[in-house]
Parts: sequence; structure tokens; C-alpha cells
Amino acid sequence: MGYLESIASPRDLRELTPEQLAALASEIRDFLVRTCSRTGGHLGPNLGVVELTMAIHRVFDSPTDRVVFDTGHQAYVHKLLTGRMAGFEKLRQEGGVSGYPSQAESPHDVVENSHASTALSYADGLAKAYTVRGEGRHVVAVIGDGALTGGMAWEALNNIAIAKNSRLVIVVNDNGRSYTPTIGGLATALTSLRTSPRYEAVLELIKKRLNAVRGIGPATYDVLHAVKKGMKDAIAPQGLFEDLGLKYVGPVDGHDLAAMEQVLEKAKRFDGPVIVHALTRKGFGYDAAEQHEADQFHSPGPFDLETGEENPKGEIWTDVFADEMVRVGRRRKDVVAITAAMMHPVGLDRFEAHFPERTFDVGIAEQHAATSAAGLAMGGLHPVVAVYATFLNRAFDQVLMDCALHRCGVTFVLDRSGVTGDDGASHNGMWDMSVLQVVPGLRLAAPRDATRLRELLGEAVDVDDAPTVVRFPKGPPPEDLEAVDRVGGVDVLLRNGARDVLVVGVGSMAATAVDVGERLVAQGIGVTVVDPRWVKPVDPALVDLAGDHDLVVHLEDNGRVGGVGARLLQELNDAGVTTPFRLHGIPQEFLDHAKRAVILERIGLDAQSLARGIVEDVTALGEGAATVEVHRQP
Ligand SMILES: Cc1ncc(C[n+]2csc(CCOP(=O)(O)OP(=O)(O)O)c2C)c(N)n1
Ligand SMILES: CC(=O)[C@@H](O)[C@H](O)COP(=O)(O)O
Ligand SMILES: [Mg+2]
Repeated sequence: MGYLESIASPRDLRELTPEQLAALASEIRDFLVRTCSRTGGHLGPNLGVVELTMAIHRVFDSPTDRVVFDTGHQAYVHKLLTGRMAGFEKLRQEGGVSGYPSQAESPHDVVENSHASTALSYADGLAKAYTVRGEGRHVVAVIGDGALTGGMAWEALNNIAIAKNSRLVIVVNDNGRSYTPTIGGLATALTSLRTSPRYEAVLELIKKRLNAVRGIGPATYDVLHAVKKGMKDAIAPQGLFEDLGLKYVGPVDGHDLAAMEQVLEKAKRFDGPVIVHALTRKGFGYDAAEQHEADQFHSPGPFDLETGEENPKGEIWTDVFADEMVRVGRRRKDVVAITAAMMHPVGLDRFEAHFPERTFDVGIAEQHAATSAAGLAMGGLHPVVAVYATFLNRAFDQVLMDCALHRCGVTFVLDRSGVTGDDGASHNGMWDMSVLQVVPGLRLAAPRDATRLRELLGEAVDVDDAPTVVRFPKGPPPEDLEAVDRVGGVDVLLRNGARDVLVVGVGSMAATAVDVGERLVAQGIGVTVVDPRWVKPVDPALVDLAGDHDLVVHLEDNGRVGGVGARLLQELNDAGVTTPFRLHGIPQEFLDHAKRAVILERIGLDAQSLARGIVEDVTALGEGAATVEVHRQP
């Protein structure tokens, strides 16, 4: 039996000798590689924090001391050291551990939100709470160099710098990368810290030399030490953090357990906020990850253990977007592209390869991306901002007041919209079609397949007086679904003449809507299945169609509250259309992690249960029920 199985809590770490700790670190790496080769997951980030996490749990006393992980994708080691090894069998799957901290899983876990750059704000609040309550608990925040490029992190640092008696230790996990090398002035400043001679080592050398000089030596050293700021700037420019008034310790080798423990012990004794700058390597200890140029195995799918080759994924929606963006870029010299540190994941790498001067990586800074895009539009260009749908949440005000208020022609492409599943509650892109409903002038499109994505992207970049949004889900696009007719701007996908039921399938739900329609036809029920394409503003043809049918069934891969269906209902009401209406969407809840298909079935967005419910409604209506009984989803 190895050491890992014997670790039920971090306290067990303190019984181990240095040799046993080294063996444990090796076991953890082997376990992570083997597990992620089966399940996929954030292997690279977690291989980079093995010793760092062990050191934190040996020096601090979780859960009395709180350990907060920024983004949380690098918390697998933390989970292994807090007794959850068994849950990795089904990592990020139903019944297994989530890929992020989870309060339901353990009292050692604090922050579940996977949105980056929040850890320091949580930590600032926690540390202040313990100060106010008079509790001598420490708070340790682990934040990556990438997450440090997010604005919230600097809002927090600005406050932490004056919280002089906060027992807060910030561990900067500096591996030089987000997915790709971290960009911007911050990265340059971290590099200068990373590459400067070790300040302490040089200071020790000076101390030894001067103390050897009888009489004046020690006094001279004291004078020198008194101007250590000047020395530090000379030896190791500390401006980045020290100019904020923050105590800085480092850089330290984040893979040297003893060195990390020594520095953390020093930081722990310092009665105020302190930054520990740890240098680590993403993917450390597994060659295939370390040498993976694209992103050092940031979040691979299942892969071959021997070769490190990822199992082939096949074409996904992102690939369709990536290729179409190159075509758009060729015909439209004014189109530029912006990513928030996710060039490849959002499909802009091909555009960048063709048009590097028209491609901007702003770091993990979606708010800046949106307002910078407004500036680009004001400057006569048409920016395409590509982000995962859930991450646009934090740029809502920028979309509203910087883009829409000024009628800027900016196109937001939202990948991973709807239920994503694997990454848990904060990754589902279930918010955009609700929050964006309130943005005056903004136009929103939801393509049902690859061809419509190409069409709608082209239509979106042609709009130069309002923000536009094109959103699509995670995974492979369905086969193309050709329309049999178009009414106004609405595609008719299926109809059999009778007008019993109008099924509205938004975006990725159009394929499900056609499946439902075919089941209804087989039951002799009259049905029309439509895809609105542009869902905001609501197409008047959709209102007319609803008025011509006995029942409307609306399907969308977005939260039920305030989404497209809610808006359509409002339009029907305003138009005096009283057709009974069933709104099917994602329940307005935080959904636990599981595969997308599993979740869609669980929440009733599968064709079989939808069709069954419609047959019951039509029967009820046929029996003279004035309206269908409303079974509200939660
Ligand atoms: C607001 C937000 N934007 C984008 C992401 C996607 N994302 C997840 S991890 C990551 C890179 C994080 O880099 P870093 O903080 O350096 O951590 P590392 O992976 O290097 O350990 C990004 C961009 C996110 N989680 N949150
Ligand atoms: C932690 C984070 O936000 C990303 O790494 C995300 O987990 C990637 O998601 P995909 O695997 O869907 O690209
Ligand atoms: Mg990093």
C-alpha cells in the first residue's frame, strides 16, 4: 500500500519523513496521470502544484486555516490530501468528485466558483472576518499568474495592501502560463522577479562578506539592510507588489517541498498580508504534459498513457467557428478578434495564424475585452470577442453601457453555451440569453447547426450599429437541418399541415424539436417545428405562428427565467395571443457536474419526455380543457 491511501487528512502529512513525502509526491503524480488518462481533466495545472499544495497543508491547519484556490481547477491535489482519493474514479462525472472545490464534498473546500481572479477577494473578506471575530486563523489563497491578469485580483490587492493585520498568505503559483504563456505587463514583471538573482541569496552573500570585515562590517550591513528596498530593486526588482506596500517573499522553487515549507513558515509568522512567489511548471513530472506546446495539458480529454496522445475528439462547434472566422477575416479587413487568454479553446488560433496583427489576447480580462472592443469599434473596426458563455457574465455592464449604449458594432461569440456538464455549476452557459435580454438594441442569434453558424456569424459581423451575439454549445454540431420554408426570419423545419402544436427549437434545441415533431406526427398530431435563428429581438412571424396554433412548446438550452421563451411569452401577451404555452429550459438552479446528455435528460430536455408531455397536453385540450395544466419545472 502506498502513502497516498493512508492520507485521510492533511494532518497525516506531518507524520511523514522527507523521503516518505518525496515518495508521496511521486505517487500523487502517478495517480493524477493515470486518472486523467481515463477521465480527462486539468492534469497540467495539478501536476504543477503537488509540492506547493503539500507544503501548504503541512504548514497550515486546514480547515481551521482556510485554503482558497483561484479558479479551482488546480485543487485535485488538495482533494487527494483531504481524503477524497476514491472519488477520482469518476472525476467530474455523476457520483464522482467535481473538478473544482465543493463545500458539499469537504469542510476543507471554500470556493466552488470556477471563474478566475476571485480568490484574493474571498481571502480578503475571510481574513477580515477572522480579524473582526478575533480568531487567529490564517487564510491562504493560491492564485495563478494567469488569474492575476484579471482585474478583480488587483481590486483585491489594492485592499489587502492596507489590511495590515490580515493573516493572509497569497501564494502566487507562477508557471508562466494561462493556457498559452501569460500575456501583458504583469507577466513581464513576474518574469523579472522570476529571473532576477535570488535576493535572499545575494543578501546572505553580502552579509557573510561584510561580517567578515571586523569593526565596520556588521554596521555597514545594517545600513545596507536598512536600505534593502533600494537593494531589492537593484538585485531583484520588487516594484510589482512592494510598491503596493505588500510584503513579498520569493521567488521560491514551488517544486522544492522543503523550500516551500520554509518560506510558508516565514510567511505564517509575518503578522500581516504577505505574498509568496512560487515558481512552478505546468505538467511537471509528466513529459507529455510538460512538452505539450499548446497548453501543457491544461485540460486534456482522455489520452493514451504511454504516448500522451489525446483520444480524437472529432469536429466540435468551435472548429466550425474557427474556420469561418478565417473566411470572414479574408473578406473583411476591418474584422479583428479578441480572446481572454483562451486563443485555442475559443477557436481564434486559426484566425491568429492568418491575421496576427488583428488578433488580441487580453489575458483573463473579459471586462476589458468588451470595453476594448467598444473602443475598437469606435475606431472603425469590427471586433469579434470570443469567450465561453458563462464568462461573459462578468462583462455584462461593459456589454450594456460600453457597447450597446454607444451602438457599437461588436460581435460576441459565446462558446460552451447551455449545459456544459463536466465543469459543474459555474461553467454551464445558462445565463446569457437571460441577462442579455435586457440590453437595448443587442441582437442575439443561436445557430442550430454548422451551416447556420456560418450564416449567422456573417450576418452578425454585418451589423455595425449594435452589439450582436452568436452562441453555441460544447461538443459536436448535429447534422445540418435544412429548412422546408421560411416565414419572416423564422426557419420552418417540419410541418404536416394541421396546426395543433407549434414547437420552437432555439439553437441546439432545434434538433430535439424536430425529433419531438416527428414523434408527434407519428401520433397523428398536427405540428409545425421552427427555428427562429435570431432570437432577440423576437421575430413578429413567431408571434403570428403562435396565434395560429392550439399549443406552443418552446425549447431552449438556457435558464428558464428571463430567457428567450419568457421574452416570447411577453410578446404574445402584448399582442393579445393567448395560445397555451409550455416553456422548457434549464431549471434556474446551480446544476451539479455530470455529462451534458445526462443532465439534459435529467431536466426533461430530451425528445422522449417532451413528446410524452405534449401528447398529454393535446389530449387534455382535445377534451375541452381550456388550457393545459401547467406543470412548472423547478
Ligand atoms: C473569468 C474566467 N475566464 C476564463 C477562464 C478559463 N480558464 C480556466 S483556467 C485558465 C488559465 C488560468 O491560468 P492560471 O491562473 O495561471 O492557472 P494555471 O492553469 O496556470 O495553474 C483560464 C483562462 C476562467 N476559468 N474564468
Ligand atoms: C478551468 C476552466 O475554466 C477551463 O479550463 C475549462 O474547464 C475548460 O473547459 P473545456 O474543457 O470545455 O474547454
Ligand atoms: Mg499559470
